[in-house]
Amino acid sequence: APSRNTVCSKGRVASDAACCQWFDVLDDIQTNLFDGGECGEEAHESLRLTFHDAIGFSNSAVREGKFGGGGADGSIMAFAQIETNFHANNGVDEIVEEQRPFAIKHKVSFGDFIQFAGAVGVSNCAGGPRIPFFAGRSNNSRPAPDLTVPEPSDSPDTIFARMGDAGFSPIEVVDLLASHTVAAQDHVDGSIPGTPFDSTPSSFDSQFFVETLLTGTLFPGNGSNVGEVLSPLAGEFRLQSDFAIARDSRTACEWQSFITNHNSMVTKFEAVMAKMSVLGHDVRSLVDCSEVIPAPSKAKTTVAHLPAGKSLADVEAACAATPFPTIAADPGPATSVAAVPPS
Ligand code: HEM
Ligand SMILES: [Ca+2]
Ligand SMILES: [Mn+2]
Repeated sequence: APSRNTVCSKGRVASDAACCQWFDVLDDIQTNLFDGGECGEEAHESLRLTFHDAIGFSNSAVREGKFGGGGADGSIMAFAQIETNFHANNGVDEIVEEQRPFAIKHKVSFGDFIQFAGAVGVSNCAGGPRIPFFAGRSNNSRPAPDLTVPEPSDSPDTIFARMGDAGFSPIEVVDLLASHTVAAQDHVDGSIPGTPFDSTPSSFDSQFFVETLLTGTLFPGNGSNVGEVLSPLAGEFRLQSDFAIARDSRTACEWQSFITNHNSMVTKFEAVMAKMSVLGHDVRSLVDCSEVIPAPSKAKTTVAHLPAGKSLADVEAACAATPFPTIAADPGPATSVAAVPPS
């Protein structure tokens, strides 16, 4: 096919003229939404929002001729007054309202903007993925029904059933949960906002998969909340769903495999995010503008470790097929995990 390469602003080259405007959106959000290209609170919330918009989709509803949500259609922004009141969407109203003016200013659809911002945000995380980006979603949507977004208090059976109805296998759920390596909670325990799920919330590394397998010893905040279980480190938060999926016989080996294979974790996350980002769309009706997504910086290290003060005896290995890998502990006394600062 003939090349349709087009030169856009600042000499950047796009595969299709329709992609040029996304370079300008990129410049704007890196400066004005992500605080100059950080993997901080807004990047984390933007990544979370890609999921909460897209997962409003149901294959069983499609088969029955009912409306089960339009997938990655921007409905969570268009109908924020409805969807952000769903219990599982607690807290997403903030990032929805922060993002909305950018989408309006650049005259792009809410569905496109949400997936773009999530892909750009996570590209700011060291060792992160470069998620493909497709543009051209319509700005017409209908509110998703409630109960499409999994809750941390849901069992693996319930989560796998819901995710299965949206087209994802249990293995793909694990792949998607690599997102929780750059993540913190604000609302499960509202008394400790910014409490991360691993010790390296700005780094897209395997620490989340290591640390979720350590024996839980403490609650970082005001005690047990719905959807919370004991965490292994002061200042770290553990979701019940992450705990259970890490140990479930259907998913434990995929979980453990990422501890020694950063490349596989990233590659599988890119693939499953590409799939999730176009839920509800025929990808042939969209334009591939993936070249606009920045290449993330390399990880400082791709060798997973145990936090200082822990040993292999603290690991609750759960993959029957493969022994837990021998990884070293950081030297020194036990430390606590710092919160992700608000911005
Ligand atoms: C499969 C079941 C999942 C459950 C039960 C779940 C649950 C949660 C909960 C309860 C929080 C904390 C929210 C808060 O209190 O502020 C959270 C944060 C987060 N989730 Fe998930 N999640 C799931 C899957 C996903 C997926 C598929 C993605 C993205 C692709 C994702 C990305 C994130 C991110 C990035 C954050 C951190 C937000 C921040 O730091 O501000 N999660 N998740
Ligand atoms: Ca991490
Ligand atoms: Mn947050």
